[in-house]
Amino acid sequence: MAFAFMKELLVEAKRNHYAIGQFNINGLQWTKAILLAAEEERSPVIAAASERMIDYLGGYRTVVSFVDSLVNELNINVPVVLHLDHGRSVQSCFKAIDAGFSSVMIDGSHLSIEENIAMTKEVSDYAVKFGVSVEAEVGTVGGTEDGVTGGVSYANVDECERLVTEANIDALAAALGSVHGRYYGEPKLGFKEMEQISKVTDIPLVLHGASGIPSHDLERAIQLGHAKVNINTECMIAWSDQLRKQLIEQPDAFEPAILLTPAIHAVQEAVQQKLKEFGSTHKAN
Ligand SMILES: O=C(O)C[C@@H](O)[C@H](O)C(=O)COP(=O)(O)O
Ligand SMILES: [Zn+2]
Repeated sequence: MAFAFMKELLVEAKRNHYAIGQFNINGLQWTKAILLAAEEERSPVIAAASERMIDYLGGYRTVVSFVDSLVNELNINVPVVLHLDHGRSVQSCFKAIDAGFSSVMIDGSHLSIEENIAMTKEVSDYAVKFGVSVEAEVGTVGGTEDGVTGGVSYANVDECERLVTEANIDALAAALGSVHGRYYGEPKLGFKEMEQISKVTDIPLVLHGASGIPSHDLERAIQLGHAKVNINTECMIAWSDQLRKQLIEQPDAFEPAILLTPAIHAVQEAVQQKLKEFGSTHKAN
């Protein structure tokens, strides 16, 4: 098994002003769509399992096995990172690392900065022994997470600096106005704060809640230091719209492969479109 190291990919992306896409895994066929899209675009890719989805997906080791098998069976030659998204505890990150994930996010953004740093440091001290990359978060991305809906709270510059220097992380998710799920109205990203945080921390930034952000804002965020951009909602909308269409157009169909294949193709198309937007196409060579 050889999942790629996220840190190296992000540093290279930041230096050359493009971003690596993180796409969330919602099943085996979904993973196939992500991998085929990346291979088609010759782009590095981050396949991510959110901790909230781990049981649904069959557990950490199951995720590692099926992503690894698909990479081999489909002859995927572009770099593929397997990432734990929104890890909720130190123990979950350890489990992901032990199972073979090559990158983890420890999300202590709801805690005090002291608690967030302590928790993140525990994860990075362990991760470094295995060459696993670590992402951490400051501030609050708006929207719904684990059934809890909350508003946006901007990342504080000093807290970002402290988390980076004291917890030795590889990528920083600094919440600056983005929202998980659908946007109702125009996204208002804090570009001034983004520039400041990028300068002060000097590490690759991660944009959560990137579905629905217009291309020109995404482009600006990438130019200001975002080297990882997370997409889940746009793929889920592409999938569910296509599935609804199939159910209406083929009322007598009942075979999963017949009903689901067009929906999975829609996910692949959505991922390819995003990789183009992020500028990572042909960056795997
Ligand atoms: O849905 C999840 O569990 C993962 C997302 O939170 C992911 O990290 C993300 O930021 C995707 O954003 P979205 O596509 O704009 O909802
Ligand atoms: Zn997120």
